[in-house]
Amino acid sequence: MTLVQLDQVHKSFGNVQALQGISLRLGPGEVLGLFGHNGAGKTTTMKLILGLEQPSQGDVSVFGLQPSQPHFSQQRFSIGFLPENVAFYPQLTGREVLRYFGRLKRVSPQRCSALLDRIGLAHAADRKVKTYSKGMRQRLGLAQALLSEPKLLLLDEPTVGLDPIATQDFYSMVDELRGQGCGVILCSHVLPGVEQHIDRAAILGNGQVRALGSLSQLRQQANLPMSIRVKSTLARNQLQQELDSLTTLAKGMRPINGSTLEWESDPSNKMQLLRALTQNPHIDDIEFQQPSLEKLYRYFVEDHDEVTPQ
Ligand SMILES: Nc1ncnc2c1ncn2[C@@H]1O[C@H](COP(=O)(O)OP(=O)(O)OP(=O)(O)O)[C@@H](O)[C@H]1O
Repeated sequence: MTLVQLDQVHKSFGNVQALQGISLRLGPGEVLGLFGHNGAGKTTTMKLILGLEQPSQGDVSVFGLQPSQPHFSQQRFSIGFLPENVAFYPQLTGREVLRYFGRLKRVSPQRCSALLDRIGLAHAADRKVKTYSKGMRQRLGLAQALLSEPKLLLLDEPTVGLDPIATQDFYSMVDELRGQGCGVILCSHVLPGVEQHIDRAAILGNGQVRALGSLSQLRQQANLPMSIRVKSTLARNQLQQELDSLTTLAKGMRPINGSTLEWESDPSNKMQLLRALTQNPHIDDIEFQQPSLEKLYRYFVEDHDEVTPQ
């Protein structure tokens, strides 16, 4: 079953070609990370999925229907959306805000209270929203998105304004929803920490999909080197000499601090390097790092093609 399908979608606003032939698919219980520079087309993609905009060309299908058509209104109850800059009536309390949206989504006041508890706002539920911190407003936004137990959840920059613990809690909630079969599209500029919570990443650049796949598929496609860090009690010069023989396997040796050196190597050399390094009695620790999502993003969007920031 497919929740969302975009086939060769183009979207223009006057002379601006916001999307130029993008194709994407999302299934139940899947989290798709949608990444791209400012103006890449992420919000436009979300708006097309929500039916707030119509494609200039191509097909958008959500739950098998066109979301911009009037007969889609019933399906809207199964979609949760957290917009980028979430804003609420400042004079209302958190509970009042949620009950207001709850009535629109035909959700009981009991579910609103349960959600306030779940997102950690029960203690502030009867305070006016104008007294909330940015993170608290963001949590309320998330509660609003979860009101109708969505089958499809669209999150635009959901962790902006959240502290590290709130960010972790947020991602645990996304993991939980995924486990319950909810499909999630997550747009973010904050890449660290996202990797382990997404199944696939779509990297947009100038309205086109530059890369799409699981992180291991993107790593294979980019073929970027992995990094190897070696820690030793030896002085840096001595350690460099000891490891000189490995230069056929790893390149660009550079010191990280007094006791640690780092190189880059083709991922296929990993086991050979590991065997050689573990035989050296002066080495205390070895760390291999696959190219991070940020490095992949840079490769596909910045290094690999010219992108005009907007
Ligand atoms: N209603 C509109 N009218 C005219 N141009 C628009 C409109 N909406 C979006 N655009 C343009 O379409 C392009 C894509 O915008 P979009 O908001 O989708 O980007 P984004 O990837 O979400 O960016 P950001 O990360 O900055 O939020 C931009 O050039 C933007 O200026």
